[in-house]
Amino acid sequence: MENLLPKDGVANYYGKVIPNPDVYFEALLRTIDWKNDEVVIFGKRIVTKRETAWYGDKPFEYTYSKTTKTALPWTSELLELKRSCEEISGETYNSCLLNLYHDGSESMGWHSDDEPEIEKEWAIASVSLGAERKFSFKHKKDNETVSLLLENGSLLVMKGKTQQNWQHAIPKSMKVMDARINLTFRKLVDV
Ligand SMILES: O=C(O)CCC(=O)C(=O)O
Ligand SMILES: [Fe+2]
Repeated sequence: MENLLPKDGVANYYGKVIPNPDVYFEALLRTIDWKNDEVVIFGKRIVTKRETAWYGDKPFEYTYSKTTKTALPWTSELLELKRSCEEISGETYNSCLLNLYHDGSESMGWHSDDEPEIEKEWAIASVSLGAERKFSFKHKKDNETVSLLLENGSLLVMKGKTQQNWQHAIPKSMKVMDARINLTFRKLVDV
């Protein structure tokens, strides 16, 4: 499997490997407990249009952008998708953060998934459903960027030192009119 990153981390793009992505998209839209995300920007708490949800093996608490979420129990679709990701990537996961972008005006700013609750250097499996969106990596030291298109039903796996050395983002795109669901399966430290 080819590494998309030229240095300091590993990102493997498996392409469209999730069967029936449109069926999963519709099911997740209906069954997930979507909530508008709250983020703190320049000290101000704002409610995003983007919706999120947090699921896991246990009621794991996960804090990011100064808000704490408690994981809900898996749904059947999430467990199926988790198993597919584990099989394809050869790794295991115990939690999943979901994001729903209604159209290209909704985005995700530069960040690393390096919160202390996440098991360091463990793989993160990112499944994309619905509209195709550009995904970019930016190196923390020299700003080198690497971009790819995340297709409907695709899997991207980030591991190794990726979160320590690179940030990633979903930029806005006014051309995108359709919704996209992203699932990132993670391994939280289990104490
Ligand atoms: O929507 C995506 O592909 C990225 C989501 C992401 O980076 C995250 O949830 O941490
Ligand atoms: Fe992320």
